[in-house]
Amino acid sequence: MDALDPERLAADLAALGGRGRCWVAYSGGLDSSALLHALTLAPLTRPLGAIHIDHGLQPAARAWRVHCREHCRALGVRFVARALALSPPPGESLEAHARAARYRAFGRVLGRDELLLTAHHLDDQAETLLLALLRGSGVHGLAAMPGCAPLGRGRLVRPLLGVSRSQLLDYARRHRLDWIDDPSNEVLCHDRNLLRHQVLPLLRTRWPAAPTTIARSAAHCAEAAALIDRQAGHDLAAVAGAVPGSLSVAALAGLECAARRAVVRLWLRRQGFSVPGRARLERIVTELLAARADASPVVAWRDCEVRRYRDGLYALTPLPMMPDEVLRWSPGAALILPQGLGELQVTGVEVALEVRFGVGGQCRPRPGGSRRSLKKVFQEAGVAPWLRPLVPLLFVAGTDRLVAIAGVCGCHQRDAGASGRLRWSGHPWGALGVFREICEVGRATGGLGAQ
Ligand SMILES: Nc1ncnc2c1ncn2[C@@H]1O[C@H](COP(=O)(O)OP(=O)(O)OP(=O)(O)O)[C@@H](O)[C@H]1O
Repeated sequence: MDALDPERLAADLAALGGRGRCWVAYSGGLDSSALLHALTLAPLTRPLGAIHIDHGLQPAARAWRVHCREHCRALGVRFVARALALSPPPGESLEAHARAARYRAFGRVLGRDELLLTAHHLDDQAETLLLALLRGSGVHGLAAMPGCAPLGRGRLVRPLLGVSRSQLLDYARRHRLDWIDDPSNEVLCHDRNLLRHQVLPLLRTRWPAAPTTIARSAAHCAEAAALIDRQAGHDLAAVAGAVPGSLSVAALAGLECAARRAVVRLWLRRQGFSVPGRARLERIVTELLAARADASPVVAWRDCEVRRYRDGLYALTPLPMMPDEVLRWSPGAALILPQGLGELQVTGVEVALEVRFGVGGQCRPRPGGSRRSLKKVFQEAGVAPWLRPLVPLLFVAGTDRLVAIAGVCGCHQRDAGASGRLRWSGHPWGALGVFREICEVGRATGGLGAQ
């Protein structure tokens, strides 16, 4: 039987259940050309399609897209192409950026119950484990690529992880396939290419089954990683903090170190953040946990900041800069805040308003109650010091009359000049449940003295 057997492919896919379209990630290279061809011969229970991503990085990119479209037409397969406009942020490699953008584009194409099939094979799996090993990864990294994982509304499936590159080449030659050779696959300054062209061939001269045995190690690591995650899932439930999505510092400190690290890794992954390297992870489970209650420690990396407030540990997308402008606001229209801080809407207020950030002052949160410093009000509302400079403070325009702290409370005072309701929506911390969506705008309390 062929290593790349259409009947077996169909059976493997049928075992996944469902009837949504099965999309091949079709670059036009040898591997995905062989996969697509084999699938056209397979008795599939799902309709077949092909997606090509045009990264626009090589002069020939347009010609590749045309090649893929023509081949799909000849095979009678539905074809979709997506062009990417890539601009990697400073510090991120073009390859990593292109890969992330590619998977985002795949994710957007996938409908509910649909599958995306990539042509990753046995040698790719061995290379992935070796790359992880050279980065010093633990079992999660050494598990390399899973055969099936969620992607967008569907799933990412790698049906060729048991098939070697030479078997794919045999298949392609036997069926006289026509594929594209991407010259960037030959460039030895890319780590993966160096492993592919020099390291693995050398290993195979001594250990001919090296790719197979290395890929087997990846499967052992995947099993170990799943067991660790299962235990970490139980621990995670036990150390959940009072605020949704946070962890309790005291409960986490009660776990032994390896369990703490496993919990933090799982906690970050479940929230869609990347897992930091060992040094940062160590700082989270030691420094952050040991910090004084009034300190504002932070451990930050590419897409995430882990911060502490009181007994809670929070994972957040990096906090925006504090807006330094005063925003004039005529009630009636919504006010779009800068830095992705969401939107304010006010009802019942007639006078012109102003929004400021990060200023001090005093507020009377309850009519007839005493005045308190903003710091005190924030403390009572449980707003962490690192969030406070980003909370919109509402003033009557051109005055120092503070009438509301968005998401927290109204400020009541005689001659407030404004009273109504303030809605703050669309800010990035909705899931934390720290801020109320609606709060009052200060109203006159009578006889208590202006602020
Ligand atoms: N431009 C593309 N359009 C559609 N599918 C692609 C494209 N590039 C790669 N793929 C899919 O991804 C598989 C792996 O490709 P490749 O080995 O070049 O990826 P990589 O850059 O190493 O990253 P990763 O392995 O994480 O996808 C291919 O077999 C193919 O199925």
